[in-house]
Amino acid sequence: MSTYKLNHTDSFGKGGDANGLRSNQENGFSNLSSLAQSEKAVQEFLIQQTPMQANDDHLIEFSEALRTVAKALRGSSEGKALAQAEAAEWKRRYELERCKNLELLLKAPSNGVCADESNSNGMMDHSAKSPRLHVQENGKSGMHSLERICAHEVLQDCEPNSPNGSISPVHIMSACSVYYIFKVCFNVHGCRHHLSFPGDARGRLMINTKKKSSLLRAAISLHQIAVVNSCSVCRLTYTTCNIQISLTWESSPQTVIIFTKPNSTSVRVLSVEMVRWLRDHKGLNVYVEPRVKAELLSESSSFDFVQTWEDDKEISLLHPKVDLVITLGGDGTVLWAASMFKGPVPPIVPFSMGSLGFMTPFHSEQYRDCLESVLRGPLSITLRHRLQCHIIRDKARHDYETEETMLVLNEVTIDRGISSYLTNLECYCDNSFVTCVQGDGLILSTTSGSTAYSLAAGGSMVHPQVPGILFTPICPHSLSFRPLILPDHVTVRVQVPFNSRGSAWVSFDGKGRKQLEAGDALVCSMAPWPVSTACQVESTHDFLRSIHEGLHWNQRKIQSSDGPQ
Ligand SMILES: NC(=O)c1ccc[n+]([C@@H]2O[C@H](COP(=O)([O-])OP(=O)(O)OC[C@H]3O[C@@H](n4cnc5c(N)ncnc54)[C@H](O)[C@@H]3O)[C@@H](O)[C@H]2O)c1
Ligand SMILES: Nc1ncnc2c1ncn2[C@@H]1O[C@H](COP(=O)(O)OP(=O)(O)OP(=O)(O)O)[C@@H](O)[C@H]1O
Repeated sequence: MSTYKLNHTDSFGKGGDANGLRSNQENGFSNLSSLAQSEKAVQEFLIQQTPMQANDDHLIEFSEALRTVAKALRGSSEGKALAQAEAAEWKRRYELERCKNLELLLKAPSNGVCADESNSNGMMDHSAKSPRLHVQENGKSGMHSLERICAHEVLQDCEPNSPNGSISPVHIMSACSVYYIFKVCFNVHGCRHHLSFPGDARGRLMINTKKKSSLLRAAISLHQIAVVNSCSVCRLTYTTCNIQISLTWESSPQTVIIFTKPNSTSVRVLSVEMVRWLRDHKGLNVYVEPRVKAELLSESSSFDFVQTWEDDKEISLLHPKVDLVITLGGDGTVLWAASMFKGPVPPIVPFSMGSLGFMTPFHSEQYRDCLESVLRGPLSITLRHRLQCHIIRDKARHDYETEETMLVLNEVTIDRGISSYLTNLECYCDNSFVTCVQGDGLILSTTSGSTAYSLAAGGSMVHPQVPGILFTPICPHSLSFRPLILPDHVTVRVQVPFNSRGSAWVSFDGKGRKQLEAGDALVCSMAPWPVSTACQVESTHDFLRSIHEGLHWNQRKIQSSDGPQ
């Protein structure tokens, strides 16, 4: 064989260089053009052979082998180059998205009642104007954690009676869950100070360390706020799990919206009664859906005080005016109400008028007592995270955000729709390849949605205040595909590969199905605007009660004590 190699070096040399081909081989054929030349050289060489030479089996075998290797390596180099280009493209989009979210969060106060309170430091003067509502952290304040991307400041608790006597614990109080203004209260040199920062109510404060006020610097120097690192925008992550959050009204609530399950007589009867009571006994402005207003007016023309909106776009303008949302129905009505708010969501008081009720802890029979207590405040809430999802079409892959961003409270599902083929979905987490889903589909669920479709597909039940994204396959055709729980800061991308046999379908909280063609992708990350739902007792109690009563979780007769000791 070596003889042939030597003998035919010159022939290869004609089409480029055979030694070059060999050295390329050794170097992993990184240069695609030399590979193409080498392949061409092999072909030219074969054409030029005399019949006598062509009969030389060894030579043919050798040439074929080289050609195959060259082809394979070219294929792999091309594939790698493509994959790298694609990864770079997705990284670019991810960074764009992240910057956009960051900007949105920094602009957050301008959406809310506290817009005019901002000063040049991006902080708000607490004394200027109080939001109508603020969140108070009741529980242990010891759980702080750093956010992955740029969490550089940590609030530290100090002993109330610390040696210098001037430092009291830092409390994160605030905000109005509606507008997410976080208020930090602390004592410096014996004086109590209140500072407000824009935040995203996932527990993250936005603090611009380059524009620190002297007060903030003092707090930092007194170790009430510790600067771990310095960058232009810093966030503080305050994990809300295990901490009960409550809302306190700073001024009386004025306006409520009621969402009701359609086509239900009991709901209709209750809504008539409740609207009247809210107006006559509580003096509140009441908004209802256009359908419900028509129903009320058909009952009596005296309901003309009830307000409504013309189309769903108008409701997005209503949120700054609305203090409270009431839902009459099941979990689906809570999902419906939340879906009406594409940004901040006023706190929801959900009355149970369905068969289950994981998010609806209040009994409709006791609505008066319950609403009295809510309107008086403070009220315990469960802060439920939402996912923001957008579809990137392959056809429009160079446009950013080609379709409207969807917010889901339960989950986004990518399934095979009416197709009888397996789905083939490539999944990436922050651009790292996760897996390829071959089965009926995939559920990306919030922890609130963990008791819904994800549970039915074998996912774990997770306390709704645990921040995370559940990655749950639907009927995977593999024995080892266990569900995952990813942290809340990741961006998940699910793509239908070009070689997929069929398309896939996406649905958002079980609604609004959209088709994903080959090359299209769904990008999903935690949304900045969570949904706060009122608790009957408190978050953990309500969660455990819902899985006990709703699912009969782990119900078993207690084993009798008379048996082997
Ligand atoms: N196989 C399944 O379990 C399955 C299939 C499709 C959709 N779903 C769920 O239905 C939801 C839409 O609800 P809908 O009321 O509009 O449709 P729906 O009227 O079809 O009701 C679906 C059921 O899911 C329950 N549900 C909804 N959210 C829940 C939650 N967070 N925890 C526990 N149970 C919950 C509802 O109470 C209802 O009983 C979707 O978000 C999805 O999670 C479940
Ligand atoms: N205000 C509304 N307008 C339009 N559709 C609504 C509204 N409220 C609820 N729905 C839809 O009606 C369906 C049923 O609602 P919901 O889940 O609240 O009642 P349910 O099915 O009786 O309760 P459960 O799920 O507990 O048995 C859901 O798909 C939901 O999206």
